[in-house]
Amino acid sequence: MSTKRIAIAGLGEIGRTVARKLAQGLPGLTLAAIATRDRAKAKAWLDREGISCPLVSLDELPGHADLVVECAPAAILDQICRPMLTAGKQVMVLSASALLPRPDLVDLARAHGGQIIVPTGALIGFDAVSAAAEGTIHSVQMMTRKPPGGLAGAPYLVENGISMDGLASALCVFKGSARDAAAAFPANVNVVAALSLAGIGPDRTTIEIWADPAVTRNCHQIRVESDSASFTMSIENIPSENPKTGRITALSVIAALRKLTSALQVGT
Ligand SMILES: NC(=O)C1=CN([C@@H]2O[C@H](COP(=O)(O)OP(=O)(O)OC[C@H]3O[C@@H](n4cnc5c(N)ncnc54)[C@H](O)[C@@H]3O)[C@@H](O)[C@H]2O)C=CC1
Ligand SMILES: O=C([O-])CC(=O)C(=O)O
Repeated sequence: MSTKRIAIAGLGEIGRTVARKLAQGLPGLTLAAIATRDRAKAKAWLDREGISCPLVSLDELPGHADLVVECAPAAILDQICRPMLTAGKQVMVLSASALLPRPDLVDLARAHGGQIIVPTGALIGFDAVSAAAEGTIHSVQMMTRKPPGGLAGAPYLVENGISMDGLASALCVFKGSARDAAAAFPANVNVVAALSLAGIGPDRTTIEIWADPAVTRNCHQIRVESDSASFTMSIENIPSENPKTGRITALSVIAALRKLTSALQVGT
């Protein structure tokens, strides 16, 4: 059986977990390359883990891989996607917030026979949302509640002088569309960007974002009304070492990678 070559762009919280799993072995998949900002640091980590893998630049990725897992800062989405998609290859995009204002990347994939895959990531239920979207969805509403440290430093908070320091009670810091939320909190609510792409798009999907000192997890609640079903889903994510990123995110990537070659696929 031929193997699919997987590369990782960004060796942070998600990238390290995915690299470790690929190195341990996923059926039909190989860890083919890693692109990272700090090669010396990456090399030291790979040596400690006993993983052997070429470290390459972003523009070398198409020569090494059939699919790149993008788990890097949102600002370099284009540098990762453009060469891969132009080469007719696949990119699994985690920085979903950065994808919303870039429909041209989807056009590029279409033009060259490439593909952008957005995994469920830190969220839940894209199977039901995309099934409902085959009918008519009336509304998708989301509420996110995070510990203040999971939101600190977001551009919207900085620009509006909203401090997370010493917050004593829950504070609603944002209410609006998924599109506006993704621009305001690009590293904090990729989840709503991805949800909007699964359902009724970034302008009709709405979100409230709360900073809540009483919670220790990244909590998301979703309410969908459609002509086939109404459903409510919620997830309480244990933050990883990166407080903005839930532990389940990397596991979602691994599950999505596993599905690429598995003989039995379960779920939409
Ligand atoms: N879709 C989803 O459900 C979720 C998406 N995310 C997003 O996924 C992305 C990755 O998240 P984490 O792994 O937690 O972030 P992280 O900050 O732990 O890791 C990002 C890594 O990218 C590296 N990097 C920086 N510049 C680079 C360059 N020019 N080339 C290659 N690598 C570079 C950094 O050194 C760092 O190691 C972020 O954009 C984050 O917002 C995070 C959680 C959930
Ligand atoms: O969407 C994100 O960027 C991360 C998030 O909310 C989570 O991990 O729960």
